[in-house]
Amino acid sequence: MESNYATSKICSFKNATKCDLALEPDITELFAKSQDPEELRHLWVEWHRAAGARARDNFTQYVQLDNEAAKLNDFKDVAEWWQAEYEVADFEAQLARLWEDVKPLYQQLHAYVRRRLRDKYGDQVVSQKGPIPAHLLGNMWAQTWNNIESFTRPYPDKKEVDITQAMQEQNYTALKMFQMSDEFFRSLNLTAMPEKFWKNSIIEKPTDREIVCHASAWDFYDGEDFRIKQCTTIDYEYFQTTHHEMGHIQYFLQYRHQPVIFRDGANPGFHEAVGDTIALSVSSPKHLRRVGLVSGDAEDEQTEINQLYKMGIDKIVFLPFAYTLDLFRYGVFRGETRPEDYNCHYWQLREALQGVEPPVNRTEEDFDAAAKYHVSADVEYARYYVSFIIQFQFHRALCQLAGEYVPEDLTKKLVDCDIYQSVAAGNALANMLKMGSSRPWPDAMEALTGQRAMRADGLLEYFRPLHDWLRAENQRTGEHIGWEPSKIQYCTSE
Ligand SMILES: CC(=O)N[C@@H](CC(=O)O)C(=O)NC[C@H](CC1(C(=O)N[C@@H](Cc2ccc(O)cc2)C(=O)O)CCCC1)C(=O)O
Ligand SMILES: [Zn+2]
Repeated sequence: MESNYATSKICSFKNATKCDLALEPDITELFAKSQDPEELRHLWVEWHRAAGARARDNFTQYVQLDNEAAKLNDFKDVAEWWQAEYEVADFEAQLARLWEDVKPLYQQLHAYVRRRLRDKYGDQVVSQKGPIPAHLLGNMWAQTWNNIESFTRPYPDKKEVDITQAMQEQNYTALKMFQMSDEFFRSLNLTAMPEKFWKNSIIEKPTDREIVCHASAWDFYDGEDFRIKQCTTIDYEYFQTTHHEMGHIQYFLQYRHQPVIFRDGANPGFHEAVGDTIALSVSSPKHLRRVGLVSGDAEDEQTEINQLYKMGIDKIVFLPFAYTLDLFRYGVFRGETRPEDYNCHYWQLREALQGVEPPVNRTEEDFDAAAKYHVSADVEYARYYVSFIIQFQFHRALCQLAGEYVPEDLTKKLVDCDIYQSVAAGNALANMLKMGSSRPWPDAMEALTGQRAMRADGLLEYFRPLHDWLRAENQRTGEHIGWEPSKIQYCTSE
């Protein structure tokens, strides 16, 4: 399944004889830039056929084999095996409670984006009250909507902040992005990338062979060999990804003295949150001005709403997507979702939680879940849902330690916090990372944040001004909040 995913190619919409389009960078770039619903529909349908439907039989077999492996490890099924990593009895209930906390904010954002897409594409393409067609959101899986920011942001007359353009104008290279990320970590008194990292990593797509381009960070468990493999393109998204992968490497470095059994994240979500937490500082207007990627004056109210919107269509919209991916697979591993129901149950969950619908009718000849890397590559995904919650708890704690955030002080807001060069913040982070998986994760969480649980309060505090603005704006335009059932057929009648 993984090699099928890595080598899948599709034909161009504009030129039916050009059939060598790979996901990275070709389809990804086309999907990010195209504003033609017909071209987007073509790319969506063709990718889901090549990488999704084609993996259905292998996936069905993999479920059987992986459940057998789970039983041999004394688990009931793979769902229980995956959840054991979080060491709490009520993990699924905690995920559900976190979703209840964030859902009102998501529904406001969803309603606003649906209106802006309807303004652009018309109400024959985007309905007033239904789900949003998944192919119009700038990302093959509609997991982050950052690529539609340019024509949906709240205050369009405010200066466009196009980091990608600035990076390309300033002749950024993949190496420069890695060196900047390394320098940020060093500014926090964290560990520099070792010599072998620079020698052994692959940071650009090779021209002489096919590799799995999906970015990855590797610990060779010898205390000195740590590597990243990614097909870097010079754009803002890969600037974020570079920090994400470097976050994994920094965690590897911080716990490299632990016994091997403890060289892991406190839980899988912790490992995913390190790099993204640093990236929250890097993506702040203050930091982007510091490194010269954004010019011009400080924030005013409207610019701040635009900035929070840009962060929200990346971070808030990701949560229901991540939640869906593993709720679907828990049902599959438990046998509640049979192969003949795979696609129907997948889309029922995506419509119910994310409020999106496929661009065309689906049948059980399709298998859209596998068109997402982690499903084809057997990688658990709840780790990212956890990460997108706890990274705001980490960010708030680090910002307070850096003197960058003071509750109730409007001159020290969370959205404009940049912990760059704060040794106090870096030392606290290092102390938590050094634990690895040697302590239960509530101990690690408490060491850094003073809290012993995953809570949405950090995220909700960060986005509160946006939530208030969205409620007022949706009220002003009389937007329907939530979505009515989709008219697209994706469950062939039972
Ligand atoms: C040996 C091994 O497997 N190592 C693990 C790390 C470890 O376990 O030590 C590893 O390298 N996993 C690869 C995976 C890659 C990426 C990913 O898949 N991201 C998710 C979700 C997401 C999206 C936006 C975002 O800002 C953060 C996350 C997606 O793209 O859907 C691609 C882009 C970013 C991270 C990763 O780094 O997590
Ligand atoms: Zn990761």
